[in-house]
Amino acid sequence: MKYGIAVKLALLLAAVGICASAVTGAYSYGISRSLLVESSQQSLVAATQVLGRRVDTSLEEIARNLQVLASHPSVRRTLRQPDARLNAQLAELFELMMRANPAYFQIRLISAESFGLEQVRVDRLGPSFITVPEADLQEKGHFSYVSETLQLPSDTVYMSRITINHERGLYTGAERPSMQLAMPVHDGDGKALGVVVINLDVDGMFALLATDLPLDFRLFLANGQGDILIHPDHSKTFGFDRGRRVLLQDEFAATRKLVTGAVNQVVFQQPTSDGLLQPVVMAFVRQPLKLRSEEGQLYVGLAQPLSSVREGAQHLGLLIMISVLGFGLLGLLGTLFLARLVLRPLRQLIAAANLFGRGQEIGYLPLERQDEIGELARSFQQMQRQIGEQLGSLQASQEQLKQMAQYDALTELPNRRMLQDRLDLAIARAKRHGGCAAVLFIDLDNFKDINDGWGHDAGDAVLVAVAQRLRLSVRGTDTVARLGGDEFVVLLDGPDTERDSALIAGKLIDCLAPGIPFQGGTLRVAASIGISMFPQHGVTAQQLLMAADRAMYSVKANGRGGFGFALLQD
Ligand SMILES: Nc1nc2c(ncn2[C@@H]2O[C@H](COP(=O)(O)OP(=O)(O)OP(=O)(O)O)[C@@H](O)[C@H]2O)c(=O)[nH]1
Repeated sequence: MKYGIAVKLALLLAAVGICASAVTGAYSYGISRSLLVESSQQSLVAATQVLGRRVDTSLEEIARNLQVLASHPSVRRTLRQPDARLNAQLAELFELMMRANPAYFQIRLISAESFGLEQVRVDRLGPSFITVPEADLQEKGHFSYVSETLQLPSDTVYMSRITINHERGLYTGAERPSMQLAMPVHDGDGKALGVVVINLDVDGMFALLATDLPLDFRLFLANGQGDILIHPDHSKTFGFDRGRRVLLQDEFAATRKLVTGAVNQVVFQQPTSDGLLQPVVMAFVRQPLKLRSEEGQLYVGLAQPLSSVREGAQHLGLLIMISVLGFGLLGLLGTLFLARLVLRPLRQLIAAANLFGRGQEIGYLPLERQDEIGELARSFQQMQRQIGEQLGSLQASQEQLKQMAQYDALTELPNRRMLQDRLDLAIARAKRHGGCAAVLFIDLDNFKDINDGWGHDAGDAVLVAVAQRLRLSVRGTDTVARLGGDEFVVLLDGPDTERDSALIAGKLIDCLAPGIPFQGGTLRVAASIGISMFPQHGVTAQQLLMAADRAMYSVKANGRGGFGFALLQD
């Protein structure tokens, strides 16, 4: 029994349990994974919305800074009457403001006179700032951020489109994505004296806005027409500047309904393509701008690698797998223990059956149980009882058969076969010890007459009585046997002389003399006895019986009712 039922049952139950928990685990993993992905997508949308609002807020903050500068008394004064000292003060103010706002490329005060001549201009130059000398100041009246701003009412902000800045003479920001925000400066009569302009580093501003986002997030920006302005792949940005527009709705088909105005936000998964190094989840929102601007609105987008979105799900999957395996192992041990417990009475039954098979005491059986095991134990006990009874009757039959094989049924004396054995034994003993043995062959005289005269029952009664008398007349160590019919043999164990045998023969003849009572009458019987002795009349059972038989016939021939010895020549 290599693997018992307990192990097989435990393995089966554990396999079923593990399969069930694996299916449950896989199902819950699938659901949790899609929930996690969905929740990550919602979070990404929320982060994109926050970023969009930050853009708008940042632009409003720039507008407030412009308002501060445009309403500064020195600005109005120096525009009316250019003053080098005031210009220097304003340059300091511009520099201070640029220090506080790292995304400002430059701040300028431009006069409405002299074709929009720059009056004060501070440029960022690496980590420091430069106040552009008077000789390098330029006329900017032909730029729309000057001409259009001069037309605006007080405290109104002009916001240019986001473009690549091709202006000449810039210390920083040349050929970089930028936009200009400007505000007119009016005198007391409402006449426009000039404009204050902030040149904004668009990439820098978005980099600042996105500083607290995770490192693997990627930022996207498109203008109101969908032209891509910020993209990890720079070849896709400002396509219109190179004469070939690259539109958001063409790059990411899912954003079409956003650009057409059907929805305000979209979230979708994007496979590796279009400058993206790995599959991502992308969210785009439409961000209307509060400031009056040529753009009107912007499209802000964020991309998060799908792998980081799924990271949580993978962790969850690993946890589920470990749980399934761990609990499966525990389940296996538990079921193994339970199976052994359940099968213990079965093993007791097996042990009992083995003991029974070896003929030993079977010991305890779980007879008191009310379940199938108890039923089996009771059946086993009943079977054991029946087998015991059958064995008993078999033994009795065997005994009976043995009796029939060795004894005469009528007189219960040993039969011819048993006599043969006893005679062989007596001869062997006599040979070994140098002793003697005598065979007395007895045949009743005229027995036929009793049968004929009194009936067969009377004959039987005579045979039984003769047997009894013969037995009582010899020693317990001697054998009295019936050969059949009215023939008996008495085997005398170790008479020393023929005289002893003759004495016993006479005793036997005498014991038959008294009448045998039968049905109110008396039956009389006599016998003739032939005697042979070992070793003088024969050395085998056959020889001794034949010699005694012949001696008995001699007696019969000589008138019956006596005994005679076998002849030595025999
Ligand atoms: N009742 C009875 N009779 C038996 C049994 N066996 C044999 N007999 C009878 O015993 C008689 C034996 O007769 P025999 O030995 O031939 O002759 P006998 O009448 O004894 O005469 P002798 O031997 O010459 O003295 C026969 O009639 C048998 O039928 C038995 O078991 N019961």
